[in-house]
Amino acid sequence: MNDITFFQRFESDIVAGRKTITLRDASESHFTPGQQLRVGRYEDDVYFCTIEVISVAPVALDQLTDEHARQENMTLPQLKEVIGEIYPGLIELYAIVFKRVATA
Ligand SMILES: CC(=O)Nc1cc[nH]c(=O)n1
Repeated sequence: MNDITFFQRFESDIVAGRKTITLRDASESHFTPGQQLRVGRYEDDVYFCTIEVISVAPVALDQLTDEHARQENMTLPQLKEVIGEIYPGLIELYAIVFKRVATA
């Protein structure tokens, strides 16, 4: 059983350590620093790595910075477009910073 899922298109960046943050809605804001999460692909729930949560903090869409984008391995305009597609109309997000600790 996985604890969190990511779209398959993010898998290679997460495994390579290029993506070290995820922006989620309130339903996934309950993770706590130090927690280790089994990560699966959203499309088929296949496990592909384990991450450790470093921090969880609220962030508004208009507070996103180039640093958030760098941690997502995107530009800031790309990041805002992606978040708008995943969470249309959502303003209040949660930034979950993580490190990969194991791969499948
Ligand atoms: C499945 C899913 O919601 N995936 C997300 C959502 C936001 N950010 C992200 O990296 N992955």
